[in-house]
Amino acid sequence: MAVAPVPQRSIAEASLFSASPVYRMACQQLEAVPNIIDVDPGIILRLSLPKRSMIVNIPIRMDDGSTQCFVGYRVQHSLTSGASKGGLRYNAQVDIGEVAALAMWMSWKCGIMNLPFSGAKGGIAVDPAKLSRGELERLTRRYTEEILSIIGPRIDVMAPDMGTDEQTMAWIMDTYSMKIGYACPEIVTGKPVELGGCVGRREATGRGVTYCIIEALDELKIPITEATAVVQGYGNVGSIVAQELFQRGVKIIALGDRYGSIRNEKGIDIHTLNKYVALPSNERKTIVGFSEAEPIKNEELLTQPCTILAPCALERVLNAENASKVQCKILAEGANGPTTPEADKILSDAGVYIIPDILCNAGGVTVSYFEWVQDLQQYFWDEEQVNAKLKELMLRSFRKVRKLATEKKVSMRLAALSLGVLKVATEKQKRGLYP
Ligand SMILES: NC(=O)C1=CN([C@@H]2O[C@H](COP(=O)(O)OP(=O)(O)OC[C@H]3O[C@@H](n4cnc5c(N)ncnc54)[C@H](O)[C@@H]3O)[C@@H](O)[C@H]2O)C=CC1
Ligand SMILES: O=C(O)CCC(=O)C(=O)O
Repeated sequence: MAVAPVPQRSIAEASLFSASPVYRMACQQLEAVPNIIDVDPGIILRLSLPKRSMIVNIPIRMDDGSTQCFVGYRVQHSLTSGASKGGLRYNAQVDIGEVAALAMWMSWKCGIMNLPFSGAKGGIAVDPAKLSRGELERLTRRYTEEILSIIGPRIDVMAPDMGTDEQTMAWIMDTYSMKIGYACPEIVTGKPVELGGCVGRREATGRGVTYCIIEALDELKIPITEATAVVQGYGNVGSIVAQELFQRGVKIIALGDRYGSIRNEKGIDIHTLNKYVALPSNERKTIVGFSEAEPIKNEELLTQPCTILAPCALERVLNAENASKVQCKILAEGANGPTTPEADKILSDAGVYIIPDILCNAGGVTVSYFEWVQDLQQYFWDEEQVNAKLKELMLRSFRKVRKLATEKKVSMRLAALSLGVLKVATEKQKRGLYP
């Protein structure tokens, strides 16, 4: 009896990652790169899937005495360029495909910035706002123990991402240090300064985004004090972008977080807003309820007319449904993957100046690199040195990407991806391909 032929599928399609639209989006971006640079198709095939991935079950005792299990992930896209590097995300929706996409983007980001790291990312499917501090500590420590065999200061170094912070990194550092028997600050970055953290790391991603925005404004000949901005997300990245732009005279006209969005066409005073967010009575630390702005619907936020739109929260918030309604001149991607390929095309065709995520938000991992170097050397820099070096590296990479985009007549996204992939591919090639 004749057997029906098995349809040919790419490795990416066949993998468990491909259920995630975020992962498919990362693969779609990678597929466009060979149009711009000459790269061995075998390397592209290899890079379309991570080197290794770990899924762990994390049982913890809850405050009420019950046991709950959470699913955790750590994906190392590559180890070619050095230890793998990338954040740890706590979010109820996180899955293996999303983490794999974020790990792949970390590889390109480290490549563009010329850092001696490969890409990785981690996640736990949990809403951190629903856990007590004690439960979060137990979750973090148990996760660290479960992935112990694949992390290390020369193997894989975590950092904060959505839903995690300096305290999370401190618990990881402590758990790892107890296991090996001595203090090992270089196992994570983005930890408290008192434990070997780097001054300016908390602000680094938002500052890097701001440097990119200023370059774009310069090129478009828009005076900074005539610019308006809308920022989605008011966490580590979004709040600093808003603050840095506000301090330079940009009018912040609308903001949003997971609880809602606010607008004031005359401009929101970020210093006053930050005092409101920090109030002990504002338990969710939300911008919602700020009396000097009016509430607007979340779906209205991204379509406000403005000079600068900075999505600094989730992936795929700009998509085929809303992209044609977006009314900004500059799109500064503080978040990872906020724009779907369909939206990217619509916005590019409309002439929006798009600063792609893997360049725009690379300030965080850059200062993480500074932190790792300082921890290894046990020699610490001051904030002025950190900020000056961050600015120098961000501007150098921005201009390199811009130059390639102009030369090849392609988008900054494709230019940035090409530079990132080229760095990894060249290293793979020089080390020698598979025996
Ligand atoms: N923390 C870092 O150093 C870096 C973060 N990123 C990326 O930036 C983005 C934000 O990360 P962080 O600021 O660190 O996270 P965070 O946890 O500090 O803040 C996230 C913010 O997004 C808001 N948010 C969540 N769901 C939302 C929704 N449905 N609509 C509107 N707002 C929503 C939250 O309320 C919060 O204000 C993520 O894409 C992350 O991967 C990128 C590079 C570095
Ligand atoms: O600081 C780091 O190591 C990684 C930051 C991160 O997760 C990111 O850039 O998406």
